[in-house]
Amino acid sequence: MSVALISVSDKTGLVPFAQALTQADVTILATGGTAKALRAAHVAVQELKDVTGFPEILDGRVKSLHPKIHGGILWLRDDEEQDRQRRAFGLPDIRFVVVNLYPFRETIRRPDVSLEDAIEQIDIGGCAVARSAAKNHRHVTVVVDPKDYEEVTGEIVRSGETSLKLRQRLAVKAFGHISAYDATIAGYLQERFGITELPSAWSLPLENGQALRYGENPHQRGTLYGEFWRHFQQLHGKELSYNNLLDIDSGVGLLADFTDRPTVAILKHGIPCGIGSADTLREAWEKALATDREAPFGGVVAVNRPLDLSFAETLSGIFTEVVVAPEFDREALALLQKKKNLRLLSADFAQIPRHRFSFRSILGDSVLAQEPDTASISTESRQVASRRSPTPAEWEAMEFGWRVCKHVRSNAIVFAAADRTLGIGAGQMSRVDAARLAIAKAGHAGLSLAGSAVASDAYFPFADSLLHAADAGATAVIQPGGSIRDPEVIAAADERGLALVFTGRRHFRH
Ligand SMILES: NC(=O)c1ncn([C@@H]2O[C@H](COP(=O)(O)O)[C@@H](O)[C@H]2O)c1NC=O
Repeated sequence: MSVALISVSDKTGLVPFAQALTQADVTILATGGTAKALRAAHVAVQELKDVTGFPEILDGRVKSLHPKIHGGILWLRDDEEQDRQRRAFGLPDIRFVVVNLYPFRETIRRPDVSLEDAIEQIDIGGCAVARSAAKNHRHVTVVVDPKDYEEVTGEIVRSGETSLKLRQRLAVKAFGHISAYDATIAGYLQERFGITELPSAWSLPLENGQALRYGENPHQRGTLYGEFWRHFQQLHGKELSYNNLLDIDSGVGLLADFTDRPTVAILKHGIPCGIGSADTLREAWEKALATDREAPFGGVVAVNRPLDLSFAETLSGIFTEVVVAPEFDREALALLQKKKNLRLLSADFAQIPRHRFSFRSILGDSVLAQEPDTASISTESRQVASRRSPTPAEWEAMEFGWRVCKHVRSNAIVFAAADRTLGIGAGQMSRVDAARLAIAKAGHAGLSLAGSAVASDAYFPFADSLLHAADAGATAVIQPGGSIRDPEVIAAADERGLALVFTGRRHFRH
């Protein structure tokens, strides 16, 4: 008689699934809590201890970890010698293993969780039986997700058994699920133990895969994994695209460096088109938009304060794909929800984790990991390298530009005033071209660079970019410094009467 081993923490859908198995003449074998739930629903069930002769011990740390259980799953049904051993040791014929693991992730999300509580929620036996079943998928069906119950019972009802194809798919799913589970544990313990170095081997808990309409382009498939929807709530609009998600990430990352005043960032292709800060979002928007009135078409707008009606009215005039805000006033939401093609998202920005590692895949089979660039102006040194010290107004403009510069694709040059960007030159292969581009864009937008500050994400290798900036009207320059030609650059700044500040830290962004 074939047997189903059921051991589930999440008991969703358990009873009808077990009933369907029973109707198909499958005997149910379960661990304590699962057996209790089934008995309560009048489903016939045997406990593991009735088969193994060994009780659950150590407060459930050992329940299913028994050779009779693993032997009953793992024996090869078409191997005579293994069949002989099965009979000799009285192994059951476990054809189905239905498990879902201790809720480790949910446990560690509790703000007050102790290390001991978290450790008790590390599942051992459930992973082990799922692994055994997944390994022996030629003969055994493993189910780790209640969403698969229906498909399994459907096949059993139709043909009396599951197909090899389904068993293969479920085995792959089980191994992926267990490794994501283990990755969550490793990540949690790493953080809890304060281990900051990057491990030599690890895996990432990439779960909750949500298929996107497509990837970067319509001919590429794309999926979003992870915790995005724990942080964001979509209040309106179509499904987010792959590119929307990248822009949202850039926008929220940028605003993490602009918490002090109401600030608006407009982004396209992950690069800010304009940023403004003011007493109100509406004024901040005007400043951001003034930097570039063409690029924001179809862009992403991120704001760091509750979005009000006055701002919503201004925004209505421009085609925007996504607006992200900590929250939306009722009237603002009602107005913006009239736009069919606009997506509205809210998020508690402060709760979005930005301190863990960041990853980029390369070559299709390799991944680069690094600590995110969390350095900010507040933690960096600022050394005046020129003869002239910056005025207070120049300091403000430099600091604004420098904060933006970190979020602009390299090579990045940003002209700024104290509360706004004036010209952004992004993603150029030469720094001097980035400077020329920023100047040209400011000119195109009709903005004067007289008295502006210019920020450069890495040092000026030559004096040329600085001279272009001076010619355009900039009076203050902020950059990391550190070039062998720094003396030349400093001399040029002094000759033009510029204030030049070195931060000692570069902010490349590729
Ligand atoms: N220790 C074991 O041998 C063991 N075997 C199964 N479990 C887990 O126990 C849970 C079910 O327990 P219960 O049926 O008592 O509610 C499942 O999440 C299952 O993954 C175990 N618990 C933890 O490892």
